[in-house]
Amino acid sequence: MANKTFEELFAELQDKAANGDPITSRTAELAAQGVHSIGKKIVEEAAEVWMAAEYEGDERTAEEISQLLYHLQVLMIARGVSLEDVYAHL
Ligand SMILES: N=c1c2ncn([C@@H]3O[C@H](COP(=O)(O)OP(=O)(O)OP(=O)(O)O)[C@@H](O)[C@H]3O)c2ncn1[C@@H]1O[C@H](COP(=O)(O)O)[C@@H](O)[C@H]1O
Repeated sequence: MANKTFEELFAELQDKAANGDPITSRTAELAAQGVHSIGKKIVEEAAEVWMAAEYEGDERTAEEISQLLYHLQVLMIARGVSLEDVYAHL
């Protein structure tokens, strides 16, 4: 059972990036740091997805994928890329 959909998370993160407190919101903190820092987190999370998929179980793989998707959404918001912009290429 999903806690929230991809679209619901994106809407929540847009609000956090715009209005959240960097002290209490990881999203607001990352948004304040900018694309360079978020990009490095994406590379780190992508590597963790790969390692989990190759050497760990399904649960760990799914968890790492969720973290990668989260950071991709934060990067999209930092760059002003919408869900529709991405869906247009799927
Ligand atoms: N889904 C996520 C989510 N996934 C991953 N993360 C962040 O990504 C980190 C995982 O990366 P790492 O494994 O590298 O953990 P870490 O070592 O603690 O991270 P670093 O200090 O190295 O950056 C977590 O500790 C979180 O900080 C997330 N942070 C927030 N959310 C959701 O985003 C929404 C807004 O959250 P806030 O902005 O924090 O209010 C809420 O619904 C949250 O559940």
